[in-house]
Amino acid sequence: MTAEFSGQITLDGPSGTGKSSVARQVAQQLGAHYLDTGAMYRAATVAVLDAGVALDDKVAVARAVSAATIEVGTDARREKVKVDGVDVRQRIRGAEVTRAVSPVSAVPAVRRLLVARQRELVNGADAVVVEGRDIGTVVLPDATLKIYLTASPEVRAQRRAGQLGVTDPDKIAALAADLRRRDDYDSRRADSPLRPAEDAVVVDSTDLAQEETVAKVVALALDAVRTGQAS
Ligand SMILES: Nc1ncnc2c1ncn2[C@@H]1O[C@H](COP(=O)(O)OP(=O)(O)OP(=O)(O)O)[C@@H](O)[C@H]1O
Ligand SMILES: Nc1ccn([C@@H]2O[C@H](COP(=O)(O)O)[C@@H](O)[C@H]2O)c(=O)n1
Repeated sequence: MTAEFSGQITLDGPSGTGKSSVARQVAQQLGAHYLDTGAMYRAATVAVLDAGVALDDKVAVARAVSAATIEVGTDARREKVKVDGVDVRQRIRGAEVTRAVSPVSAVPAVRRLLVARQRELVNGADAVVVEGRDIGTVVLPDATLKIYLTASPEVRAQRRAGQLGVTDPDKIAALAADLRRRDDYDSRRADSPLRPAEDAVVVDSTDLAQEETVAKVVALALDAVRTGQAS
């Protein structure tokens, strides 16, 4: 563990580029807190699905999210995601939630609620790594270091397949289509679309092993602190 880092690191990028895996490891190496904001939008989606409201009814969607108690931890070594006291760590990664999460997260009132929670969760921390889609652009615009993580669509689909143990080419093609669909939705929404912050460092992990990606981000973070650079 390195204790030299203090500040905020944001990690944004399209689906399946390795944000969660990389952000968690970077946080562990730097002794920092870690916040997975995608898990918060997924937990909000659980609340919406359980309330049984139509995904295109923005008022009802926002009401369902606001009525739920969503708890997400910031310990990089222990994942905590609860909705109304129930552990939903597994459920939020399932197909039902993954299909519904982009429409839910495009609702401005939902974003207002969760962005406020995200800032509350990280603003007291000495060192924190936060990953998502709009962290560098909206949630923490004054972060110490902003990373925008990319990888080719083919590599991302292969990695997701590896994560899920999928080998059937048709199923891999379906995973690729799902990544594309989510990226399109997240990039085209009016409120806080997925895009790199102007001052983000773009890291393309297509040809990097995960440990190399982590090492690159850690080096950039230590460099940002040494040079006193506020991005
Ligand atoms: N060079 C690399 N950099 C990052 N992740 C990699 C790399 N090589 C392989 N992976 C793997 O890619 C998979 C996808 O990573 P992860 O789930 O962290 O992505 P993500 O961007 O958080 O996805 P999503 O936005 O859909 O939640 C993981 O199994 C991870 O271990
Ligand atoms: N800052 C964020 C983070 C996530 N989203 C939405 O949640 C979906 C799930 O995110 P994962 O990182 O867990 O895959 C994502 O597709 C976005 O719709 C967001 O809007 N803003």
